[in-house]
Amino acid sequence: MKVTETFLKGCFVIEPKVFGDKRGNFFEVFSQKIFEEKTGLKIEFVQDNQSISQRGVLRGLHLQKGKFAQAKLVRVIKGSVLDVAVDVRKNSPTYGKHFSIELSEENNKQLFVPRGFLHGFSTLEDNTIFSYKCDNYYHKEAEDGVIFNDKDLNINWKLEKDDILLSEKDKILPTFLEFKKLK
Ligand SMILES: Cc1cn([C@H]2C[C@H](O)[C@@H](COP(=O)(O)OP(=O)(O)O[C@H]3O[C@@H](C)C(=O)[C@@H](O)[C@H]3O)O2)c(=O)[nH]c1=O
Repeated sequence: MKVTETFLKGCFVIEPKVFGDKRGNFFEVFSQKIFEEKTGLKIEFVQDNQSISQRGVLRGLHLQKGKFAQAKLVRVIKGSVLDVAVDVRKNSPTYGKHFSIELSEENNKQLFVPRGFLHGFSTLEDNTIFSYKCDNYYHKEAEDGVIFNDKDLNINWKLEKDDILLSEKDKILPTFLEFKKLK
């Protein structure tokens, strides 16, 4: 398992070692021991989530506030996404900066998104299965976010504008400026 820290401190790309043979392949999706050794973090995941999305679906940018904050370990089981993590940790030298990476059933890459980050993804293929572990439980009242096309964040979601499909909730998320003011 290869673990590489991104330019955003505490945000890691994880590439499992895949063992292929004539039957197919095998890999460890998650090992607490290796994760802790290679990241230096102590994380206890308590909830596993899965979603299916059609091409063009964009989920995000989301976080849970305060004591309900969640770190997430995200991956794609089928299809592909462009996954995006935005650093909104107070006093972080990379505040407002984002990291994006393609996660797919082919590359098996995972992204570890720490607490204090906005997270979202755009779906690049139909019937994409997205799966993630969280280190804190879902808490509806703590949900917050930023609109995906915020001009200050300036994220390239690798989708045509007309292809993007959002939830009603995600259509009315605040701008990054508004989000910052509310803090
Ligand atoms: C996230 C979540 C949703 N739900 C419910 C609420 C709602 O009725 C339905 C769909 O929820 P949403 O529209 O919020 O799902 P979605 O837009 O996929 O939300 C997710 O987006 C990605 C980008 C993330 O980072 C996640 O943390 C989460 O916020 O599922 C749960 O029961 N538990 C959960 O943990």
